[in-house]
Amino acid sequence: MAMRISVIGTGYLGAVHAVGMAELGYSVVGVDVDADKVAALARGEAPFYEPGLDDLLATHVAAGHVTFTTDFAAAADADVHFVCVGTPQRRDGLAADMSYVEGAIDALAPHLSKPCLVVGKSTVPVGTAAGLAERLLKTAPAGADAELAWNPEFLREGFAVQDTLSPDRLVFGVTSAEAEATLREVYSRTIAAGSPVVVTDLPTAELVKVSANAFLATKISFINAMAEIAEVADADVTKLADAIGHDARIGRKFLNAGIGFGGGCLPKDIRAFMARAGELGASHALAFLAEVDAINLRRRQRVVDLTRELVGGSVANRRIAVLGAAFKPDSDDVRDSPALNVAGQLYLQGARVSVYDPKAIPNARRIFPTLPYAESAVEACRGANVVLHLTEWQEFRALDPAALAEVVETPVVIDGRNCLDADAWRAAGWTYRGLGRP
Ligand SMILES: NC(=O)C1=CN([C@@H]2O[C@H](COP(=O)(O)OP(=O)(O)OC[C@H]3O[C@@H](n4cnc5c(N)ncnc54)[C@H](O)[C@@H]3O)[C@@H](O)[C@H]2O)C=CC1
Ligand SMILES: O=C(O)[C@H]1O[C@H](OP(=O)(O)OP(=O)(O)OC[C@H]2O[C@@H](n3ccc(=O)[nH]c3=O)[C@H](O)[C@@H]2O)[C@H](O)[C@@H](O)[C@@H]1O
Repeated sequence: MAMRISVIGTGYLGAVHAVGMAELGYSVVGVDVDADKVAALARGEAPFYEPGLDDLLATHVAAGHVTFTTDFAAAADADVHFVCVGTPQRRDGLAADMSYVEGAIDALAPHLSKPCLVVGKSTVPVGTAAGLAERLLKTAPAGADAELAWNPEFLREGFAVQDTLSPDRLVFGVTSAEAEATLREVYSRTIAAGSPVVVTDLPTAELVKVSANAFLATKISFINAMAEIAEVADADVTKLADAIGHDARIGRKFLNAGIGFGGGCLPKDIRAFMARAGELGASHALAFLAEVDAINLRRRQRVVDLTRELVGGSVANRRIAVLGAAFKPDSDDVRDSPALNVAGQLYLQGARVSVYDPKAIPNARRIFPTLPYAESAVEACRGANVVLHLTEWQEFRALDPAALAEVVETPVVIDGRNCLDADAWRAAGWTYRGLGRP
C-alpha cells in the first residue's frame, strides 16, 4: 500500500509540503490548530498568496489526495509525520519560541501506536531534535518504534512549489539506517529527478538549515556594507556587485544591495542562531551574526534618514508614498517587512504616509491597522513629496515615470531596491536616489 503522510502545522511551509507530498502520489492529512486555516485549506483555498499553489491545492483536495483537519487522531494511520509548525522569535529575547514544536509533538505522540517516522522540518536551534526524540520515546505508545529524524526545508516564498518539488538538495538527519531508507523512499521521485541527498546526524541537519540562512543573510549584509562605503565614496554598489559576481566563487545571487532582508525566516533565524551560539559559548559566531543583523537594520534607518534629508529635515506632515508592504515581491507575507517597518517609522514621525502593495495590504492592515493604505500605486503617489520604492514588484518596475511625475507634488524617488531604471526616471524629471549609488 502507498505510504501515508501526515503534516503537522499547515502554514506557509506545511501547506506547500502537504500539497507537494500529494503531488508525489501519497495520501496526505494536514493537521493544524488554526480552525479557520484548516477550513480554507479543506475548501481547496490557500490562506496566503503563493504562485502556483492554488491550482495544485484545489486539484489534490478535489481528488481526495490531501485532507485537512484539527484532529490529531486523523494522523494516527500515517507512516511518516512531518512537523512543520512555527518557530518564531520569542517576545522576550532573540531565541526561537519552541512551544509550538513541543506542543505539536505532545499532541501527536499519544496517537503513535504503530511503527512510524516523525520528521522535523521546522527550523530549530541545534540540539532540539535530540530533546524531542526523548520526549517522543516517553509519550508515544509505540515507544522506540516511533523514531525521530530531521529533514530541514530550504524553500523560498514565491517559489515554494517549485522548490518543494525540485529542491537543490535534501538533507536527512537520522539516527538509523531504517530512518534514512524511509526518507529515501518518501522522496524517491525527487531523488530520481536529480535532487542530491546529504545524510547527517541530527545536530548537523539542524545546523545546516540555520547556517544556510545565516550565509544568505551574510551575503546581503556584506553587499549592504559595501553600499554604505559606496555612498560616501561616490561609487555604484550595483556595478560592484555585477563585477564581483562574475567570479564563480562569489556569484551574483543575493548581492542586491538596498533596504535589506526581512521576512518570517532570515531575521528570526539569525537571531535564534545568535542566542544558541551564546548558550553554547561560541562567542565569535555570536558576534559575527550580531553584526550581520545590525548592518541589516541600519539599512532601514538609512532610508528613513534619507527621506528626512530629501524633504528638508522633518517628515512631519510631508506626504510619503510607500510602494510595497510585503517583505519581498510575489508574496503577501509582511512578517518583519523592511517596507512596513520604514512606513511605520515615518508615520510615527508625523509623515502623511500612503502605502500600496499588490497583494499584502490585508496582512499589513492586520499588523499595522493605523497606517493609511491606498488602492493603487498612482493613488499612493498622489500629492507625494517623496516616493519610496521598497518592494520590487514587477508592477512598480513597469510604472511610467513620466505619468507618475504628473500626480506627485515633487518628483523625488528613493529606490530602496536599486532596480528601477534610473536613467528613465531621471529623464522624466525625477530626482532618483538609489542606495549605495551616486
Ligand atoms: N515560510 C517559509 O518559507 C519557510 C519556513 N521554514 C520554517 O518552517 C517553520 C514554519 O514556518 P511557516 O510555515 O512560515 O510558519 P506559519 O506561521 O505560516 O505556520 C505555522 C503553522 O503551525 C500551526 N501550529 C502552531 N502550533 C501548532 C500545533 N501545536 N499543532 C499543529 N499546528 C500548529 C499554526 O497554526 C500555523 O498554521 C518555521 O520553523 C520556519 O522557520 C523553513 C523553510 C521555509
Ligand atoms: O528559512 C526560510 O524560511 C527560507 O528563508 C529564505 O527565503 P525567503 O524568506 O522566502 O526569502 P528570500 O528570497 O531569501 O529573501 C529574504 C529577504 O532578503 C532580501 N534580499 C534577497 C536577496 C538580495 O540580494 N537582497 C535582499 O535584500 C529579500 O528582499 C527578502 O526581504 C531562504 O532564501 C530560503 O532558502 C529559506 O528556506
